[in-house]
Amino acid sequence: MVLEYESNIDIYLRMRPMSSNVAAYEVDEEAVRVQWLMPRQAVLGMANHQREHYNFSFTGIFDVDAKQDAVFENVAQKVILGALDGFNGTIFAYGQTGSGKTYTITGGAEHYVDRGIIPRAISLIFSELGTRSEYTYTMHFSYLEIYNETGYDLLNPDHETKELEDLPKVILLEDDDSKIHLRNLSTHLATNEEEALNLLFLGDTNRMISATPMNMASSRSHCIFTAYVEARKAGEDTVRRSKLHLVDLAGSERASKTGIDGQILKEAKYINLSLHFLEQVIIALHEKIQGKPRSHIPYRNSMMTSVLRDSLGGNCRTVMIATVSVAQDQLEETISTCRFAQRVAMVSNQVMLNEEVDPNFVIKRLKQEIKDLKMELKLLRGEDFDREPLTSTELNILKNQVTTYIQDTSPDAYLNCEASVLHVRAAFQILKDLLNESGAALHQKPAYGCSPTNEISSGSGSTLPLNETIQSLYHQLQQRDNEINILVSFIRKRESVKAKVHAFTQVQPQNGEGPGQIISEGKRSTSECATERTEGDEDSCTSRHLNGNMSMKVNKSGSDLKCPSNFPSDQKQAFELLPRERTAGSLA
Ligand SMILES: Nc1ncnc2c1ncn2[C@@H]1O[C@H](COP(=O)(O)OP(=O)(O)OP(=O)(O)O)[C@@H](O)[C@H]1O
Repeated sequence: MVLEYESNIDIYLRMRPMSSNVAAYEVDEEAVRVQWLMPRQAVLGMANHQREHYNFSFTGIFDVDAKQDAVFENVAQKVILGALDGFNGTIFAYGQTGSGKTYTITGGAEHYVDRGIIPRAISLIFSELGTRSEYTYTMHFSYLEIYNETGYDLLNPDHETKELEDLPKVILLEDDDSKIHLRNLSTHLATNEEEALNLLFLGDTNRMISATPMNMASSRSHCIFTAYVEARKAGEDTVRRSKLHLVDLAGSERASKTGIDGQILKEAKYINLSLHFLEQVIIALHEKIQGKPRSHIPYRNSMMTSVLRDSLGGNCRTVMIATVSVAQDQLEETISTCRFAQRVAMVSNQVMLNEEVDPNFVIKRLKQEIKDLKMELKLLRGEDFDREPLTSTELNILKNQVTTYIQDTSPDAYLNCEASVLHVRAAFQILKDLLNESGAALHQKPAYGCSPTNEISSGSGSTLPLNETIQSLYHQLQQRDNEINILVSFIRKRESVKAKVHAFTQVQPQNGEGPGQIISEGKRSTSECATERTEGDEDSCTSRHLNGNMSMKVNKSGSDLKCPSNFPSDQKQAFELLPRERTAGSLA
């Protein structure tokens, strides 16, 4: 695995379908380029000398008919898997109000197939964790909303009962290493997909929404859903900690266009201001890459750029989805979004594996080692032998320790008890009692005399290796199967033979001979004998050995029957019916 690499921010374009008033545009799939046609007369009442064609390149383009699963697989999957490997990841949607940011990041509410990147990411994370058994993963989630430059915890349980102003504000703190910490933003452990989805739904319910003239269900806040991944390999002191930010930014359109005032105008100003600061950060990073002397990147100007500091020019694999409308009257905003994306694409990040030695694990391990060594020393000095038997309290503690040990399925499970001979003996006794209680009695020989050494008792009392015994049982099973087949088909055939016998009795003996004879040949046992009907020969039936050529034939012309001399008595009886029935002149 590459531990560190440079990566520009990938930019994807997603177009929201419109039923009418669609702008003229062309997508060049090979060059991954879009061309927008802006007719000159589009700028109302003004003579203009604007260009008519606007071309923009992207990492990938999703035209109006692109489905959610395609967007997820192409844009999000690699970032999410990277986060599980220990690399930070950010996916953010940027675009004007109503262009499909929330649809892309969270998804549509009506159909399951419409679910967006966050619920799909949760599914992928937990299904992937099931396949990564060498690591122990711990997943926490948080959901931050930035509204009017103030942060709110969307997973705060007081959201339902309190006004927004009364909720604790999320506060930014910066440490000496310029790392950002968020006070009052809760993180929640989720051990499975359902728990994580419940957190998402809770956050979405709490999300601040307010209607604007432009979009009745518009959200004018930035929302950041974050997954905190912690991965630890059994027996190692290192830990990988990475973050995955899934970001739904507020609408990027200019306030003047939306025709809003009052509170909503205030919101729009804040939104525009924070998106303006986002642009400033991008421009500063761009200039830095071009070698222009610029020491300061203005992250601190807004809460959103502070929180996403690592995602923009830092240690993170970042992907931007520029969402645009294809409506003719939105073309200006669409082109503005595409322009912004081009600048973002120039930003280069330094992606690193976030692995570090965890001092807590080292301390824990060293403490345990000291404890074990002390116990060993005690045992070697013989200090253990002259002590009193374990008290009932000690036994209870030990029982709890053994139970905890049994229930801990992690590869690090450790029986944390005192290492004395008395404790070890008592621990084994407790283990035995627990097994007996649960009905898994070790001392009983299970079916087929299976012993813990992988040997199976044969009927004669001697033991066979497991493989041989399985082979032998399999062979026996096959033999029984064959015998059953023979018997079933014999029963069927008997009915058929009766019919044939009946036909035979209808044929007059020729040259004064008696009825048909039974001719014997070959030697086979019942179990080897199989019966089959000869296709397409209505008047004949053949009973033959699996390996031999014994046959019995009844036909109108020859009217003879053949069977082996040792043909088992019950089968032979069927053929013996023949003279008797003939004599009697009737068939049963
Ligand atoms: N690709 C798409 N396919 C089908 N419907 C879409 C698509 N994109 C968006 N929509 C629909 O368009 C409407 C607006 O989308 P959405 O709410 O995601 O916009 P937005 O950019 O998040 O807006 P805001 O900035 O107000 O949050 C929704 O009804 C959504 O279902």
